[in-house]
Amino acid sequence: MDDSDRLVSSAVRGDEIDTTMRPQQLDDFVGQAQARANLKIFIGAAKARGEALDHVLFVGPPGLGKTTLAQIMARELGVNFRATSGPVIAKAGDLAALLTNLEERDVLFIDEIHRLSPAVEEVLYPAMEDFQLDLIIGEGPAARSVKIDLAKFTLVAATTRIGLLTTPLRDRFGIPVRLQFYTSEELELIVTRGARILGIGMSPDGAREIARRARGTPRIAGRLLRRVRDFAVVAGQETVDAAIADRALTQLEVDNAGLDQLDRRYLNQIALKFGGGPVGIETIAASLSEPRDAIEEIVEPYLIQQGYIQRTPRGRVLTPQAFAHLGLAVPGGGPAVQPGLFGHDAD
Ligand SMILES: Nc1ncnc2c1ncn2[C@@H]1O[C@H](COP(=O)(O)OP(=O)(O)OP(=O)(O)O)[C@@H](O)[C@H]1O
Ligand SMILES: [Mg+2]
Repeated sequence: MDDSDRLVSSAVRGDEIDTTMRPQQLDDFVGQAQARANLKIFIGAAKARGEALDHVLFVGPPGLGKTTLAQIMARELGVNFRATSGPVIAKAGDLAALLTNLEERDVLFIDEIHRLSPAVEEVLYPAMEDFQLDLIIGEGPAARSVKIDLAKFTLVAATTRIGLLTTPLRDRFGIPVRLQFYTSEELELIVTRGARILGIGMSPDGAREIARRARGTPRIAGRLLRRVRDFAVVAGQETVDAAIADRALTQLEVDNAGLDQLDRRYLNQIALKFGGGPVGIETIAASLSEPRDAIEEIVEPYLIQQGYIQRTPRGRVLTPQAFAHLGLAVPGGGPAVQPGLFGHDAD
């Protein structure tokens, strides 16, 4: 799936990597109250002791603020921020070079850490645990292992897929933080603040309408805000209100519940082709011609959180709420899912 074509996709779009809306301090960061409160304590304690903060792992769907929080942490700790990502670190030597360049207490941010190669992970373990590099110098019988001491740094990692992390890697993070979808109220604050930063006139009901349809995700809220602004400009309207927001979002095929075309295609497939499920993820992916990963990472988390689908051991099942949203009758007339019938499966 070319995620960048999707209006409510939460992947970064080249033309929209926008740092202007990014909060700079923990206190400017809206939402994630529990994560923020905990981080504040851990950061304060690490600073008071003059030690590196324990390693932090951010887990959650795209666009919820993992990168933003990592940057904020480095700033609050008063240390350097070095960023890389799993797929970029091709060889163990690449990681070794990054690690040896860190200063005491620096933050090294590794995005998409679930995509590190096993050889690179091997280098990371002793680095995280003992702040040491184990390098093999030379080849064959002359090879010997050398240990190099590293600065005591903080690894801040982010992943959309905790289930793909190996257990030894996961266990080495002292501070796991799971990010949640944002409430409409929180997104309303983000939209209002964003409008102010971008110099857009915004009525409270306009902000509410955009927030309500932003799929619980700040990055989508920011993107919708810009598109709605374009509509307001063309309509010659100085202030965005609910009416123009609604018109713009409907035109952009973001429906009344904030679901986009792909969300609706996904729900429609399960409803019409598979009788509401249960149906396996591979089958759904094949029938939508979309990669399974993208469906699991981007489409499903929000639909699950909103109660449109359930994951069961036998596959995905549509809820009555989903049928209602699609304007379809529940097959057999009864509830599509009986509460408590299915256990939850893992990530
Ligand atoms: N709490 C927040 N308040 C205001 N804006 C936010 C907040 N969280 C995120 N944003 C904005 O949303 C956008 C996406 O945030 P960020 O890049 O940190 O997400 P992410 O979780 O790292 O996503 P990905 O997993 O795709 O890398 C940024 O432009 C950021 O400014
Ligand atoms: Mg990110």
